[in-house]
Amino acid sequence: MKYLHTMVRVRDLDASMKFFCEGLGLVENRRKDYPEGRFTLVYLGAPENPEAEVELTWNHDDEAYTGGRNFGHLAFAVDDIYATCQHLQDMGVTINRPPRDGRMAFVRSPDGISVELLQKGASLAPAEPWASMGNTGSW
Ligand SMILES: C[C@@H](O)C(=O)SC[C@H](NC(=O)CC[C@H](N)C(=O)O)C(=O)NCC(=O)O
Ligand code: NI
Repeated sequence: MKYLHTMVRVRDLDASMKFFCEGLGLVENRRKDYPEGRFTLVYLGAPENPEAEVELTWNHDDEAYTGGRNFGHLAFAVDDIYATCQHLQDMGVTINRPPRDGRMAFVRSPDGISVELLQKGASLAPAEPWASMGNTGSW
């Protein structure tokens, strides 16, 4: 058994590429257009393990995606969680769960896909009950 990818549907491919690549540092491995199916698939990977991919599915005919409560988040380990969150915030991304503990933060993609950021080397134990939500601008 080999893990391949997690697929998320995105409504604005450019905005999602900016978030996942410029914001989080993922790299495009490949993409394929399916004009007959009116969709595009873009496979992104992290530099350290590019084979574990995020598959962005962009349906050319826009639709609102609802439900999916069973989906939790995508998780990435970062070198410096404060610097990563500051970079994302400078790009206009809301830091939904700031890295007050220096260990864990949560942000959301343009489509509301939850993304967990974990400081490399930090404990992966579940976080204590979340501190109040909201982006105070400082942590
Ligand atoms: C190539 C492989 O990695 C795929 O995931 S293709 C799976 C296929 N995707 C699509 O048809 C994309 C367009 C479609 N309108 C959609 O939004 O899924 C597929 O079977 N998708 C169905 C699914 O539930 O994933
Ligand atoms: Ni797939």
